[in-house]
Amino acid sequence: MTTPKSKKRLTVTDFAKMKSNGEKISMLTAYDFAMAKMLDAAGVDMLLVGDSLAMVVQGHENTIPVTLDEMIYHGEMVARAAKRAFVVVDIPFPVNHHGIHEAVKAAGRIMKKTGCHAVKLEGGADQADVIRAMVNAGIPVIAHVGLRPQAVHAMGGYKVQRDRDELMADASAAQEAGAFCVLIECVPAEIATELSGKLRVPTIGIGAGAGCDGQVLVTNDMLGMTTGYVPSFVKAYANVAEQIASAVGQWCEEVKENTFPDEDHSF
Ligand SMILES: Nc1nc(=O)c2c([nH]1)NC[C@@H]1CN(c3ccc(C(=O)N[C@@H](CCC(=O)O)C(=O)O)cc3)CN21
Ligand SMILES: CC(C)C(=O)C(=O)O
Ligand SMILES: [Mg+2]
Repeated sequence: MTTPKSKKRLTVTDFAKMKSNGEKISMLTAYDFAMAKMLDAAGVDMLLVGDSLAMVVQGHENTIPVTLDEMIYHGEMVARAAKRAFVVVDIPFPVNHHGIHEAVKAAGRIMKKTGCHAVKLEGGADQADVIRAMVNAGIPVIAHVGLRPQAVHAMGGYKVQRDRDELMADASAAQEAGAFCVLIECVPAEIATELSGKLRVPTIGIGAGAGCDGQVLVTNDMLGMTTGYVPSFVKAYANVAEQIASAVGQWCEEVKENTFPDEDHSF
């Protein structure tokens, strides 16, 4: 168990230092105040208000339906809870493709309304101009390369991405455009390790092996509380769904038997 060394807010500078010191970065998704409070207190370095909330929270089939206003609504709750963690909000489909002007406007609205510390967008070389414009506006950006869930229909499903040259081109273009961090999704460990070695900025992997500078998972997956399909790269550190079923089952029984509430829980 590691506990946070300091309660001070982490910044982009800390993540650069962590890369040069070889200290791995921990990132988990958070979608609401209560969970964000617990993750922050447990010492998670970065909280991601991921557009995966479309699937995990809203029950959609993929991440395409979630809107900018909904991302802002969840971002507000998470940023309000985080004291130490650096908070990142995903730009939802297809807002970063609305042209540079609209994309920067949307990122600015996210920063202004939520109080988060950075935005993340899916894309690499194709998004270099958008990343550069956001960075020029003082908005820290994480570029998300490899498997891009917002392009699920174009990619023919959630598949491991193995085009080494394309991955390298995307990651370096994002870095040169000013991204302070590159997230790598569903890439063979060997390629992700090579990318992490070549980039100056830290990489954060999901389904990308142990050679990245940090790791991210969907919190509901690693806690064992995702009701649908869970990707094979996820390790379950708890079985919260089972604990909820058992606790709620017991409560229902006690209500039916009229043994809850007892005297201790009545006025
Ligand atoms: N609950 C949840 N967890 C996630 O990690 C996640 C989401 N939702 N929603 C948005 C994206 C979609 N993600 C996914 C979804 C499925 C696979 C998947 O099925 N991968 C296969 C590999 C397929 C292949 O061999 O090419 C696997 O076996 O895990 C991967 C990433 C990651 N993200
Ligand atoms: C899976 C992570 C990287 C993400 O982008 C999300 O949660 O939306
Ligand atoms: Mg996302």
